[in-house]
Amino acid sequence: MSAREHRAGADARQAADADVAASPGVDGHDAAPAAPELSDGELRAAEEVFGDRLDLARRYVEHLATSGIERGLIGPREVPRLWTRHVLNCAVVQELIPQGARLADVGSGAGLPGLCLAIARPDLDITLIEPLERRVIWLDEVIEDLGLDNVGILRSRGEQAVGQIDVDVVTARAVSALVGLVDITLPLLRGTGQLLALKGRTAEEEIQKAQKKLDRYGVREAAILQAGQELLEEPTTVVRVVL
Ligand SMILES: C[S@@+](CC[C@H](N)C(=O)[O-])C[C@H]1O[C@@H](n2cnc3c(N)ncnc32)[C@H](O)[C@@H]1O
Repeated sequence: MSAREHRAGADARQAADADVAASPGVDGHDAAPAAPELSDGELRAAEEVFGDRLDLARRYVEHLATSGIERGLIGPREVPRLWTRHVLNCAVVQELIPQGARLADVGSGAGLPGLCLAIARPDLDITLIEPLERRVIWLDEVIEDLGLDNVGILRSRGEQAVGQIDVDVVTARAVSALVGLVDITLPLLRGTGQLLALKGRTAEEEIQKAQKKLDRYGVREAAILQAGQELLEEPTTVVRVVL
């Protein structure tokens, strides 16, 4: 089934948004800050990664900095570092993904990394897997506004999405430590493909803690890679797990 077929419908937008009232910045007192300007270094990296789709990336960052904050998908303090720490940090992972791959981004939240990859790589067929309704509604609105036709949404936990999608690559950022993440993500690959887990300094330790489980899944490779080395002051650390 293609990503498009998983698009959350207009119904989702009208659905009750139970937890939004508890979100930071939605009580009417915190005005959403304006979208941050790109520094020279960020602009160079963004031009390289997004090419002629840079305007889409800018529009996505505007959504993050406005409705994304108003509706509690991202904290207001993240605004000055939306490009470097979030959007570029995620988008550079595109260099590790084969042409034309079918990809699921598990625990997409505000579309990190899934929407960044959908903007950077129109050749990919992407499904954002996210269980929380208010996040799904926001993601759907952003996809609609940007006119992206290579990405859809599946409202589900990763574990419950097995059998509903057929993918070559699974991505995840800030969803769970690797030892838990493998159970949420590897079954989606149905025996072949790769998990790209965006991680920080704990990558090595997380692999060690997950090693027995990785062996049980018959993992062929678990390696730490750096993405965006040529573009970012701080490249993105990725744990690649190959089945
Ligand atoms: C801390 S947020 C990270 C969001 C985004 N990936 C990022 O880097 O900003 C974790 C997200 O994972 C989702 N999540 C948690 N457990 C999940 C599961 N088992 N399957 C899919 N998504 C899950 C949550 O709803 C939330 O949106």
